[in-house]
Amino acid sequence: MTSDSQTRRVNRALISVSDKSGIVEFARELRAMNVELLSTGGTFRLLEQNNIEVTEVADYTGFPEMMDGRVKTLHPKVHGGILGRRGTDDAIMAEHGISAIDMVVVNLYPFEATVAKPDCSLEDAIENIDIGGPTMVRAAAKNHRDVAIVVNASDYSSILEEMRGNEGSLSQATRFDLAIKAYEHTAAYDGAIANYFGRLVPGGSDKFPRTFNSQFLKAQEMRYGENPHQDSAFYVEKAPTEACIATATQLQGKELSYNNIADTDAALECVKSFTKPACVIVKHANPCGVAVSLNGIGEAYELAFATDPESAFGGIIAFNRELDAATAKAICDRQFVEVIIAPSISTEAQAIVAEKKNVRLLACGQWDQSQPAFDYKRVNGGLLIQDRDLGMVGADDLKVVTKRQPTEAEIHDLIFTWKVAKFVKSNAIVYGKNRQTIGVGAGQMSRVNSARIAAIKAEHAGLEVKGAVMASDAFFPFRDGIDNAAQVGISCIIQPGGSIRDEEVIAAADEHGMAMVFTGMRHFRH
Ligand SMILES: NC(=O)c1ncn([C@@H]2O[C@H](COP(=O)(O)O)[C@@H](O)[C@H]2O)c1NC=O
Repeated sequence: MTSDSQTRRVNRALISVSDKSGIVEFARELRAMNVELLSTGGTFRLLEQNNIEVTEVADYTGFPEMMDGRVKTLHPKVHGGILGRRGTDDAIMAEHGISAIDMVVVNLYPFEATVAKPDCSLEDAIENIDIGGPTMVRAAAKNHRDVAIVVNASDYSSILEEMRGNEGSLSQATRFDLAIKAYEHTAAYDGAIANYFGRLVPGGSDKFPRTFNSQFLKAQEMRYGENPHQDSAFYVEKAPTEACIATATQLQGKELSYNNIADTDAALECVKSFTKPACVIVKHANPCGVAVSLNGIGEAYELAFATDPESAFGGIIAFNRELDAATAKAICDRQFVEVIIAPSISTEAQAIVAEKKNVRLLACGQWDQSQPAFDYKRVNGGLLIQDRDLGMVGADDLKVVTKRQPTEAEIHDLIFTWKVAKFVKSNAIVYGKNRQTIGVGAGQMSRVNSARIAAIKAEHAGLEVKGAVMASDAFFPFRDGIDNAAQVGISCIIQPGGSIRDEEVIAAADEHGMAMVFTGMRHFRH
């Protein structure tokens, strides 16, 4: 970082913006502080129409804009004015009639918005690669010792405020900060260009470009990572497409930890699967209790908690409806909870949770899951990228493979447990009855062991397995999983099917008088 702590007066600014929002007001205020303005064609005309005194760049350089705007500002009188080191290059600047440009205000051709249009041609995409803009942005950022670079309209007001309070000057700290923002901006811009065209070259494909360029903004640094000896930070997408952990507002409580963020994400994404009032309690990334109740989230919470009260201790609780006072009170009276998250929190509920000042309370807003997105998983030396698992079957997609058909009540429970199983680490087995989980077996290396664990958990919680349904996130490789399920009282099974021993597995279900449906879609979660 530069050690120069000097402020610099802004005497001359070059303004060249594609997105012209707020630019007239900004330019007017700069003029009020006696800043001389230079501007490119479209921006120049807009400022002039608004009676703002401004010189067109073409008049200053003596060169017209040409080639449909491909060359506007690419001229030594512009770049010398931006890059010239005050105190070092003054003589050469004077010799060539170069005026110092102290501020550059630029936003770039809208490349991402252009290529997002379904009918965007290759020619449109190419013409929307801004060349002169990033060149000025990078030059001004490099010379931030003398020049301020402004790439975000959201910075206009704070810049004006600082200049007003400092006789038209900006501090070194502000110029440095603006310079780094500028490089973040050009990095993202070039990343988007590389991603777009990287799909069209050998090694690229429609979805996966040859190199993968993405930018995340730091939201917070945590005290530590998954374990205390690991440092960690939370980076978020620039513009998340739906309400999620990254966009949630923390209303109270201790700072979110690394594990809190990961577990809250798991709970929230699971509860999003349900349209009726639902509650998901997560412990160590797995749902340990889930329930849906037509009587509201209060009852859903009671039922979810009852699945596994032991594990729910210190858990993360997510709802898909506003947190109300009665539910908040039930939670706070009963258990130690790390995080509660819901689309919104009523004022009364907030007041109740406030009595437990460490509880992290988050409001995330209402979600819309219509946008496709990617999931990333880091492995040593690489990054795995896949579509987010937004797949889900409905009752009509279920293929009954046994002699016995499931009853209507069983179908409701099959879909319910299937939705839960999608969010349980593989191998996942979920027992459920009346839209309440009654046993969850997660993360075992064999499916039959996950089933045994689900049964143990149900027994431990004093919940009756007889008449419950069972979901398995992937097919049963052997009939033993079915035999065990029958032994504990499971009456109906949902699973993807597709094993080479499906016949044997179906025969086992028939032998036990069970109903079994195939989804044709599996939901591994590692
Ligand atoms: N070619 C150039 O020399 C050049 N100089 C500035 N621009 C861009 O032209 C746009 C503003 O143009 P106008 O003021 O004509 O509406 C800005 O997005 C700016 O980044 C240029 N355009 C593209 O490269």
